[in-house]
Amino acid sequence: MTIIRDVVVTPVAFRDPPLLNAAGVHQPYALRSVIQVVCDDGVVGLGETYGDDSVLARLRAIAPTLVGRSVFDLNGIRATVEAVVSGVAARDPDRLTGEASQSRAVLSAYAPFEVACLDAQGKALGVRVVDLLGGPARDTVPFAAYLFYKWGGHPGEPPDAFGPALDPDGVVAQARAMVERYGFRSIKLKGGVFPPEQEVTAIRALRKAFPDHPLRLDPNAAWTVETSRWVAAELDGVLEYLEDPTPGIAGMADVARTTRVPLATNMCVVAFEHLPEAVKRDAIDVLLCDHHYWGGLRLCQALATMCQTFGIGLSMHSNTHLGISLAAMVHLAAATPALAYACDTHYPWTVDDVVQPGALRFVDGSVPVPEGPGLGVELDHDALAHLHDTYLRCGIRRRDDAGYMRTVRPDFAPPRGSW
Ligand SMILES: O=C([O-])C(=O)C[C@H](O)[C@@H](O)C(=O)[O-]
Repeated sequence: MTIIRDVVVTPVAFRDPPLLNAAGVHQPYALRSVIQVVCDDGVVGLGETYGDDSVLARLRAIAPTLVGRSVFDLNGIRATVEAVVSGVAARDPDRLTGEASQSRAVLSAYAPFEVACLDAQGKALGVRVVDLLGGPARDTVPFAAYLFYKWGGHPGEPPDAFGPALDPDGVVAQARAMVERYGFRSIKLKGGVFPPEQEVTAIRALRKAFPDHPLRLDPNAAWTVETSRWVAAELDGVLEYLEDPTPGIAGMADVARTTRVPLATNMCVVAFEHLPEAVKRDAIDVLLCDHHYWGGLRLCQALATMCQTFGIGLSMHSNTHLGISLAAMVHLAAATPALAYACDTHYPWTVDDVVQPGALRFVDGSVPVPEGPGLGVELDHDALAHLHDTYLRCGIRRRDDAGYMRTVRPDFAPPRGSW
């Protein structure tokens, strides 16, 4: 019954452009871990998650304990992950740094193994992951153009395809290039980088250039409640939603009380235990799920049901990622009717990949569900070896405490909350 014979965890590093956020600038390389669940019938399931040292240590501790289990035994696999993560925590509590609770550590450790097992299940049965998740509610998944203020290229490296974007004109030019190339029908700007007045001007410029595209602004909680209220008032009727203008559920609730602009989050509600307070305070209108830390594809579907129950809209968050994660995101969104907002993805910024080309493509800003069994993507073993070699050579091993890959440049590191 598709029994796991080996679990291979491979850390990779791949090129990442100098995207700016409230914490600084992306480093030249992003890290991910690629998981291969190798089964006795020749099936290999693929998963992908974060690649910094603490995550990697956890994945490597879990991998051998899954040998001998069926890929269909997801509850057993989850229990095994929980036992291992608890053991790791007991021996070395620092390994759980950054996780608010052990259960969140378990959920994020379990997620890539769940994806790999669902991929293996699908390959063994000859069906797609979307079919294992309840069947397609949509055949193609809309994504938003994810705009960033950015330098032209990392120092010493050639400029990337999208050039610099350091002012409203640059942002509009980037949006035009993205929309032209991929056909996106929604646009999100990562803010919190420049003074809010300038970011409001950028959104107005986007509105002028793209009168029909829903627009989102996300400063990663860089603003005070007062500033958030000011931005919301300025952009009332312009934004589809304002994402994480200010930190915390209480702060978001304060902003929500005075604006009609829908507020979204992937920062103040990041675990099931955060939902009751957010609902009680009426703090958010939209939640961005992310299977990497909400505990996999099936728990994101459970989350979707909860959001529906409480009248919260569902969108999808992303960090810099590769094609295995994009495929998982597409299957999840396709199988989840409540996930009605265009999803985030960093994929257009990604120039390297570990999956063979062809299965994942943008058509009019959407990604059709891959047709092959499982996730519908196949590993490119040469690319995996190359990006693993890059990992060994690039010297980057961890994200900072806020979860960002960054090199702080003082002039691009505004004091958080001072606006
Ligand atoms: O709020 C978000 O959408 C994110 O945190 C996504 C990424 O981490 C984004 O901020 C980035 O890549 O700089």
